[in-house]
Amino acid sequence: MSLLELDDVSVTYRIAAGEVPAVRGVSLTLDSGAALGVAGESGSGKSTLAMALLRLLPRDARVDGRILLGGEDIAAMTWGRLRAVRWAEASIVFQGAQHGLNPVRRIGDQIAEPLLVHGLAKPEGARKRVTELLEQVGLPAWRARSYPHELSGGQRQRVMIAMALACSPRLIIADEPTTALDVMVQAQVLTLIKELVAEHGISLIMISHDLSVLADVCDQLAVMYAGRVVEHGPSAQVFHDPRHPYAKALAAAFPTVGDPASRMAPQGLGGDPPDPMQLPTGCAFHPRCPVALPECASTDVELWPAGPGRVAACVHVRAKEEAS
Ligand SMILES: Nc1ncnc2c1ncn2[C@@H]1O[C@H](COP(=O)(O)OP(=O)(O)OP(=O)(O)O)[C@@H](O)[C@H]1O
Repeated sequence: MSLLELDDVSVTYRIAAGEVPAVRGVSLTLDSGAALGVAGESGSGKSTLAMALLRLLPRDARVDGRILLGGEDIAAMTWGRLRAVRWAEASIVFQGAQHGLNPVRRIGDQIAEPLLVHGLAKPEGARKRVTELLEQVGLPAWRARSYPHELSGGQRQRVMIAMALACSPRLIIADEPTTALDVMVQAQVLTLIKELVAEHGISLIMISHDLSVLADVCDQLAVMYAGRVVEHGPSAQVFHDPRHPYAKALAAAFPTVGDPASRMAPQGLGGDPPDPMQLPTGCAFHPRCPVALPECASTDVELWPAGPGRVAACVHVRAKEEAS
């Protein structure tokens, strides 16, 4: 059984001006111990999808479709069950989350908090676990007594990872965990995440706009555009031989891990991602697509097989598949 199953998941925000279809019909699965990368430009719906996984969305968001964690329907969980699931079974590390550390509490107390709140340890046991966790994320035990302002950005992000690991979850969702860090520290934190996931058999969903970072850490990659998954498959293939024109542009924009150019827009693409409230007709990517055909303005192609274990939503992929 898959650890996580998303079946036709859509998320719509209701705002004064109307409805914002932020995520549209996403179906994905994640096996135990596997790492899935979700890539896409700003506004493609990555964070919305991540928050939907643990029901962390604001009240004005409507979720359609089904999200199963360990076979359990997230939507059907009581608040009590949901609280137990967060941290203990699945935890999330947000972009720039290190800024969310409480400035007036010692690091050790903050790492211990989820353990105490979930009743997983008594104070003495929690202190031992904090030492263990700090070592796992490459920080000396004495750092437990430090305050957040006494640490660097990279060290604070390590603390956030220690907090995410505290209750030994089966799944960690990391939303742009290294974006706020400089290139060297980014590489160190990525190596840490990779090692921890492999050592502890934790499943990972990592979100980034940088395909090279995801390809380095994850086995599978899903590329999102305007709320939809437009390509999905094994990382190496999606990164080195993308099939969807948008995935191609994204891969070309991030040729190597940690490249400073990783703040660039996808290469060769003009324009910006569409406003979800004014999505183009047909394929949402067609106005920016270098190989669009006239039918792309009216037809939104489903995901088609694009090689072993791979799918892509593009007329060209469909044409190739139909011809084979
Ligand atoms: N609370 C909200 N209310 C209304 N619209 C929202 C809300 N949060 C996000 N959106 C919209 O949903 C769409 C997807 O946003 P989301 O933050 O999920 O994208 P993203 O790919 O994670 O982007 P980024 O990389 O910039 O975080 C965007 O158009 C955004 O404006």
